[in-house]
Amino acid sequence: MSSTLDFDLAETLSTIESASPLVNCVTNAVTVNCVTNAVTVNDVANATLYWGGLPVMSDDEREVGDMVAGAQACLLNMGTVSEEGEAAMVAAGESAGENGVPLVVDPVGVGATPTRDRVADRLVTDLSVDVLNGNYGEISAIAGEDADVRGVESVGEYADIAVTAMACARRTGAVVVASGETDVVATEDEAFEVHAGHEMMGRFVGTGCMLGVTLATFAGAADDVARAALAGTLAYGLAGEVAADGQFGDYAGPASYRVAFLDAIAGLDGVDLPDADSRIERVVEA
Ligand SMILES: Nc1ncnc2c1ncn2[C@@H]1O[C@H](COP(=O)(O)OP(=O)(O)O)[C@@H](O)[C@H]1O
Ligand SMILES: Cc1ncsc1CCOP(=O)(O)O
Ligand SMILES: [Mg+2]
Repeated sequence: MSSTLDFDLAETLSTIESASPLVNCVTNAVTVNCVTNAVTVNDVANATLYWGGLPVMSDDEREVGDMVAGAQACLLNMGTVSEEGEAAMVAAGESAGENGVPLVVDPVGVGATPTRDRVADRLVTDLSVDVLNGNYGEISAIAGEDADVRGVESVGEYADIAVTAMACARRTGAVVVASGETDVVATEDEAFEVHAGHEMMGRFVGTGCMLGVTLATFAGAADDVARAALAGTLAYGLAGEVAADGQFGDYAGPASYRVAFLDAIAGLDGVDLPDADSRIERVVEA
């Protein structure tokens, strides 16, 4: 039986380039256009493009179901969720379920307000979610455990996050990616720590949102969602590392690091990553 760990990262990156999956994103207004950047680039859309996917940011209830039906993956990001946004996310998620399109949900800020708790609960209950990605606080909130989420940031300690992520996977039926200093990828049966990333990735807004679209892009070019989630989480962290190492240009702070990070995503398939396979550790097995 093939294991979740059976993937070759270089081959995965090349598959995405050739598959060029169309990824529909119903996402928030904060990271869609990064106002801190002179060229007002779209972080979420560009992360998709730089991995080799094709982004489309359709979020109108009149068309989103049709757009998702023709896509290879769909991301729902509830960062600035409005009533219209909630209706659009449900329409997009229902279309994904009806058309067998991998669905990734980023429950941004769940645990911070009753509204976000309700919307997140509706998405994971009413939709068939393939991958759920959130920070430690958000995943703990969905698992029904103590969570401290200030705005959209996870605060506090989560010593058992791997066990919590597995509980969240059992509750939702999704592969769960709990992001933080060490990312955890969990299914109902096992949990892995992905030892990759850099603290600079936590110093600008949008890295969780960009992780979500990374997972959607990888899932859109794969036939195994759990393996795609592991590969995407690993690739994302490695891109953060090689950007921090200066391999994609010097940087003076988080704003210029963000540009180097985007360049690292675009160029990761050309970087030698000799120890990539050793970065994933199975930490819990049911
Ligand atoms: N201190 C850190 N060290 C290494 N990687 C980090 C750190 N902080 C964030 N990251 C990475 O940045 C991405 C976003 O994580 P996180 O900040 O938890 O999400 P969010 O922005 O949704 O709160 C994840 O891939 C995570 O691994
Ligand atoms: C600050 C903020 N507020 C609503 S959505 C958002 C962006 C969250 O981005 P990330 O989850 O990647 O930090
Ligand atoms: Mg986030």
